[in-house]
Amino acid sequence: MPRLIIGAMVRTIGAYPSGWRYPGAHRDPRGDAAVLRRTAEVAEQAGLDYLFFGDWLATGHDLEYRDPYLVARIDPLSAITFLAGITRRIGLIATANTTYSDPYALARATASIDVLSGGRAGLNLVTGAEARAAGNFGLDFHAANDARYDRAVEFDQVLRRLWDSFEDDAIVADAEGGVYLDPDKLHPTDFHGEHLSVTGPLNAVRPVQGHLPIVHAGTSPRSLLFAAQYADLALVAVSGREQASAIREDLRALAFEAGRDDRTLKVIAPVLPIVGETREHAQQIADRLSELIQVAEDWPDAPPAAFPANRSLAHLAGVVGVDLTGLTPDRAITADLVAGFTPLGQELVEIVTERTGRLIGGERPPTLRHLVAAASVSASMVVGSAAEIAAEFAAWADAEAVDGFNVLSATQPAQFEAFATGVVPELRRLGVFPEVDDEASDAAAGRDLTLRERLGLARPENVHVAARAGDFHTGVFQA
Ligand SMILES: Cc1cc2nc3c(=O)[nH]c(=O)nc-3n(C[C@H](O)[C@H](O)[C@H](O)COP(=O)(O)O)c2cc1C
Repeated sequence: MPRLIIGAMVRTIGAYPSGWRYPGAHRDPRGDAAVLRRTAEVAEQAGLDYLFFGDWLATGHDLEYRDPYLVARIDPLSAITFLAGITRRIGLIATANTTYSDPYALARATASIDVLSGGRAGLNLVTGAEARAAGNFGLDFHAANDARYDRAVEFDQVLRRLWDSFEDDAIVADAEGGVYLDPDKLHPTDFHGEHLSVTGPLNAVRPVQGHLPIVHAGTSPRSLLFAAQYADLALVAVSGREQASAIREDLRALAFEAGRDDRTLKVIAPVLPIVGETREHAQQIADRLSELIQVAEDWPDAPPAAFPANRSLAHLAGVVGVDLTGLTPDRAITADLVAGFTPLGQELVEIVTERTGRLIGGERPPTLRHLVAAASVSASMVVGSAAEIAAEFAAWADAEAVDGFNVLSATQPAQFEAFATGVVPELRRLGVFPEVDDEASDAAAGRDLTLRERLGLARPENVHVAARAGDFHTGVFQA
């Protein structure tokens, strides 16, 4: 069975919308340093491949209910810089937004972090879905999908070109001879495209990994094409195994069409496991998380204006096709009520039963709040014991549905630690994840592996070296 790539998608206050309310959970971002430190320690001990940090370039009261982690969080480059100094082996991936970032500044920061971390940095390039970001970067509007991706394509090219400014041996540092730099091995960037123009060269040495591994996350057709053409890891949103298989096949076909070895594109799915000592225990945790979800009808008058529309009984009524007027969120669901539900509504009831163990007509029947929670939390969840969750991951690996998972934790630190110390050993037992010492270090070279090496990706050759070898033409780059 192929080896899974397993990374943690770090959300310091938890990835489930009500995770921060869970007893004992970390909830104040002013204390993030301690949680990041602890997460990194546990992740490194477990041998995870990387820690992944998403990003969001604006904030507002509405996010409190939609996704509280977006309200205020550590900047991802700062997070991985901090972690580079206190970890040794684990990969560190930060998200950057190509619509608003400056490529020179980003190439410089990321090349620096790659050097500081010994080749463990990675970069998730996204084009952004938050329109308010425009105002924060001096722009009048958030560009449309096509324009964002046109800029993203240039961004990827210019980043690589900047990282190739110095050939690997450009700094001679010959103290005796008094020669510091071989000027023939320092190259201008000279990128002049429609969206970006950079002269270069970059004032940072070439990253240890040559180019940082590039992740791309998105959902639109342009996003899939971008991932297929330029990314090493495609982070996709999937609702289940079959959809993942289909997307992976599509992405690999697109990569092949783009002239790539399609095996170099790894498809990664986000997943939110709820880990318990037994399945019943995991269901109790999922149940409590659902009960901590606020819905619009919890406010006696009206919810805050920023409250998301889909977190309400009114919205649920549309999904299940039954008038819920006058019912309270904690009203138990009865067989009579469900009889009138749409197939989608009935499916929601089944999802709630699977996640929480609550049965209609049982001692603790599901409530309308459980249904709102299931309908409004889009993350793909697996609820069970460590062995059950590992078996589910292995089934995905066996079906070649994904190359790996970005694991979200509902609460920090408890659910992350339950995954790292419980599920990861089970994945090893099933043979889908390597032993720490087998993959984390290169004994022959006497050093730890770079993130690229861990992910099974080759180190890209410098474009200027390739040109000298006659592989292809270089010179002034016109996008
Ligand atoms: C699993 C996943 C995680 C993502 N994480 C982020 C993120 O942290 N920050 C961000 O700006 N965009 C993120 N995105 C991408 C945005 O959703 C994307 O930029 C936006 O949807 C616009 O691109 P699209 O229309 O091509 O999907 C993520 C996408 C997926 C599928």
